[in-house]
Amino acid sequence: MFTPIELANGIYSVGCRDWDIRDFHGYEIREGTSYNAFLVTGEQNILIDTVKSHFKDELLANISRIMDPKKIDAVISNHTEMDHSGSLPGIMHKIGEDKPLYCSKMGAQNLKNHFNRDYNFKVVGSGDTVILGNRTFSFLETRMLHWPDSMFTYLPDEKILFSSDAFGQHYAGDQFFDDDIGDEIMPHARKYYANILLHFSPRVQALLSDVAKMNLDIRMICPDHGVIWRKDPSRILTAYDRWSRQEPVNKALVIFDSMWESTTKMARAVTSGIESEHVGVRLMNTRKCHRSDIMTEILDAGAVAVGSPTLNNGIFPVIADVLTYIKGLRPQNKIAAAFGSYGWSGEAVKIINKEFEEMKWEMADPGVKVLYVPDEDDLNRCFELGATLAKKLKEKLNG
Ligand SMILES: Cc1cc2nc3c(=O)[nH]c(=O)nc-3n(C[C@H](O)[C@H](O)[C@H](O)COP(=O)(O)O)c2cc1C
Repeated sequence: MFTPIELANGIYSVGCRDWDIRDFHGYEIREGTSYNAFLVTGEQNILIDTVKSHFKDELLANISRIMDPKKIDAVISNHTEMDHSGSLPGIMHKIGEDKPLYCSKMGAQNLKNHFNRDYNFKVVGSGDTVILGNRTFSFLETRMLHWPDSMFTYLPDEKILFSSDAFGQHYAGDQFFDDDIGDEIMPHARKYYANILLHFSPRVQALLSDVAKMNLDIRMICPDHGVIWRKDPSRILTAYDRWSRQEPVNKALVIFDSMWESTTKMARAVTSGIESEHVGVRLMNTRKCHRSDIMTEILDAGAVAVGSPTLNNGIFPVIADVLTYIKGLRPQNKIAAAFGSYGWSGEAVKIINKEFEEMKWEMADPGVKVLYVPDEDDLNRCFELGATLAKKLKEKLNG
């Protein structure tokens, strides 16, 4: 339970922390997460977003510490995903199902599709402003950031942006604000961007430019997960600008798996080759590193080598898992190379190269295949593969 926290005069964070969650639709979380919901009190009392369904009673308990939940006059739903809407039916039941429910046009459709109920939807779109009691609420649709229904709610008088899933982090520590936690929050925000928003990077760029054009004065950003950005909201805006540009840095990843260690030996040789060119490198064994951590490192890596043994005329299943996940998030501007050991048919390198092509990654080399256990010459070829990858990255970075 959050003790409700007053963020500004009469505006409270009333959501919940989920300490136990470790897997968030395939994204590994190490420290839980929070489902943030916000109560704006005044002449009218407005709830912005809710929480996962099984935290409904905690949300109600938090609201009850401030006021009787039945006194909520309207709800704003910035996002339909169940971690923010799961408690909505329970909340609407409690406060009265005829109370206004503000959401985007797609939000109304998606809420119907989730809960099969026709609430008193008040559809709002970008630029709309609604005055509820003594407070003004403005809306900005953020379609596909990261669902079709997503929108932001902005309080112009208080200069607070309620940003739904954007600018969030899966973090449920003992801190509530960016200035309490300091730099430690940035890796969480980076992992969140890489795993939830990366494939919408062009839209993030467009959104940031819209926000700049609107000249919004943002004093505080309240995302639906993690800490509130109150000291320096521009910090997360700047980071989103950088991440969404997908500009590569002088860094490579070697991602691999192996049954009998031949591909492991190759991976180590590729890594040494990359290092020999003074490019920073991380060796990531897919059996030890979670796909969401690999994805986080891919965010800014300029070069990626992928290695897999051939198994049953295909690639190793864990490598297929990681490549499927990476492909869905559409990282761009990568130079790539494949390698792997095989016994007879040896399809793995060809299959990985096809994945690179589909992701529009530039191939540094056709790749290296080794029959069974690599000998010294084979390992030298792997070393050269790594060196070639690193050289091509440096050429690209140096223009
Ligand atoms: C269950 C199994 C299935 C395999 N299927 C193939 C195959 O279809 N084609 C092939 O070329 N090699 C196949 N191999 C051979 C491996 O690719 C070969 O042993 C390789 O050296 C393993 O590399 P690793 O040591 O990195 O695991 C198979 C090996 C195993 C254990």
